[in-house]
Amino acid sequence: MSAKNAATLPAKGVWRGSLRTLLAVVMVSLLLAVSGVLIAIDFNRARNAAFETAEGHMRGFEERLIARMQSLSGETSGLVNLIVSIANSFLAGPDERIADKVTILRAALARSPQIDGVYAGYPDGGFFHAVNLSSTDWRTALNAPPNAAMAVRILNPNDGAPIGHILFYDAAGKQLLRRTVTGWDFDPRQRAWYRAAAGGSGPVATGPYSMATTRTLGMTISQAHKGNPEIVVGADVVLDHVTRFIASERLTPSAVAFVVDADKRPLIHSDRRLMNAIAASKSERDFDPSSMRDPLLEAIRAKPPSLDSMGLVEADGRRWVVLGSQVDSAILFPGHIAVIAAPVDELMAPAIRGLYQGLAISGAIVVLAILGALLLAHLITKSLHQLTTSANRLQDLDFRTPIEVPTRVREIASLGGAMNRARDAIFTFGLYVPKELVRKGLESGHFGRTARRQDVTAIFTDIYDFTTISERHSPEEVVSMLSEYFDILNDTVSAHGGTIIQFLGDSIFAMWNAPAADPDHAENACRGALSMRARIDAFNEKQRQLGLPQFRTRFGIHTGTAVVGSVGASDRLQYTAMGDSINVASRLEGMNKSYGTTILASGAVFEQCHDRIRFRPLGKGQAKGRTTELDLYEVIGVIGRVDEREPQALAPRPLPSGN
Ligand SMILES: Nc1ncnc2c1ncn2[C@@H]1O[C@H](COP(=O)(O)OP(=O)(O)OP(=O)(O)O)[C@@H](O)[C@H]1O
Ligand SMILES: [Mg+2]
Repeated sequence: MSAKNAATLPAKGVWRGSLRTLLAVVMVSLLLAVSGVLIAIDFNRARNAAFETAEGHMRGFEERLIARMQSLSGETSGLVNLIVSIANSFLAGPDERIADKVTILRAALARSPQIDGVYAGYPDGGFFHAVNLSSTDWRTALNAPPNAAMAVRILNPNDGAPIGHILFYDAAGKQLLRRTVTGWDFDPRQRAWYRAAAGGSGPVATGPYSMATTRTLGMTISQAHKGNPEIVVGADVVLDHVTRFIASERLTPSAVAFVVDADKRPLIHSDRRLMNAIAASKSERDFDPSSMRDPLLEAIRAKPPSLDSMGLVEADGRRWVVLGSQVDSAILFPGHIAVIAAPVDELMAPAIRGLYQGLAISGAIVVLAILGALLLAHLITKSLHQLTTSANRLQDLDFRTPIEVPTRVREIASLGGAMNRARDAIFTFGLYVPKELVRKGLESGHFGRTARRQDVTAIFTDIYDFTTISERHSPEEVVSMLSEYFDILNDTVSAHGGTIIQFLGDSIFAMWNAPAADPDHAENACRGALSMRARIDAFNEKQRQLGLPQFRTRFGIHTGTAVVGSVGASDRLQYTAMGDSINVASRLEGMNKSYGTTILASGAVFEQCHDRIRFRPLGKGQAKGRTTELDLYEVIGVIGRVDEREPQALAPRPLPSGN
């Protein structure tokens, strides 16, 4: 692998993508990690908060439900107990002391809308029943007058021919209407509430059952009168009050609340459909709750949660949070359990919404981060690309363009400054070393002492009587003229694919086919020499006009094998070529003096390109220090062109690609 390639590939195991991608990947990864952790923490917090909130709501709701049930039970049993204890008016028959009974009951019923009615059953089958007409069921059942607030139903056994009446009262207790009822077939002594309490002392609860008249589901608290244990006072509690309460508060859209009795049979349910099923079932002797086919109810009955602690049950393909609490010491609901259940997915909905919001916000942040990373990376990589372009220009030994890297990143700015200093250093260095040589060294990666045998074409030039010129002009003038002159030679040699290897006083040593390969090196060397001669003619014409000396120049060209490479001390190398072929080119340059020629080439050069370059044969000649003779040729011009003496730069044959 060449040094150039090795220098561009990153070391193994590091990032191989662009910086822009790297920055984006790093920033996005960091943001994803951070936002992921934050979202997870936030979601966890939100979930815990959701559960805590749910638990708080459920407990609060449960407490209110139980308090409602307890007050229901307490108020009802309290009222019954009051009547049996002090209301002697109830010791009188059903149609006696009615006004006293109405006075006691009117306020009580107005105060406790959940009490559907209060009544007394007599051992002779008589019956007194005060009804709260806030219930539409009763209004309809009794066909109550519009402003009636309370109705009193009286059944007088009348020695086997029972007579019934209904009296309607307004809210102030004024009697509005008295209606006789016939055919009323009702015997309180057959009712469960009577049988359960008659002869006893304490309150008893019966039910739930569908009320005889309104068919609504209710329960009864009844108690024997202290003055006559065969007279039983009872009060009906319509459970609809509890159902409406538990249906009024929905923790979540699908949350449910219900009450099961000590045998885990549902008594009250927030779901109206199930409540109707419960009500309908109360007339059945052995009601089987599973007939309600409610998966949640079944799941909770199968795995009742421990009381007062949050439990989880699976039902209907959902997970439910369940809280069950004992209703406690209520006469009406002994051993009953109030259960609240809410689906986890709904409880978690706020947390999940928060999660999605968090994900959306994080997504937006990640997108912004990507854009920011790309922008940042663009800012950085743009500068780095500019630096890379500058470095490539340096690698191509193009020192003309200063390295300007507009950047806000201090490190990059200092890198640009360092590269500018390196550019200046290399530029200075480049003044002393043929660019092509450095280029080839970069490509081949061979910089140390290297030497190899190959064919090359060498040109040596020399200025006539430069010593005399130097004698007649100040060193500053000589250097200035020589610099301009060498610029001409250097540009022209490079333009024809050659490389000036050395400047030797007033002469140069240029080479073709090394360090840059060139299959037409002999031809291009001749073209280069012709072009240099043309441009030196123009230079000399200018010198003449300025009254300055002319740099008449001799060229010697030879092609052959030489050892080419870097020689010298380990820290001070000189790239050059050595061998007989190079000496011949140098001798040919000097032999121009005796042949009166300008560009003298060897037979080897002629052999390489006599079909493209015009030569004038000069016969054989002996170079100083050599034993063998050389075939000598003057290089006249390019075949197919007018005389080359006209000052025109010859367009070099395009070098083969790959140089
Ligand atoms: N290899 C070299 N390295 C450095 N300077 C050199 C080298 N060869 C010659 N010079 C210098 O270049 C100048 C010209 O030398 P050169 O031998 O070309 O004589 P000249 O006056 O130009 O006559 P001629 O017409 O023979 O070239 C001299 O001042 C000489 O010191
Ligand atoms: Mg000279």
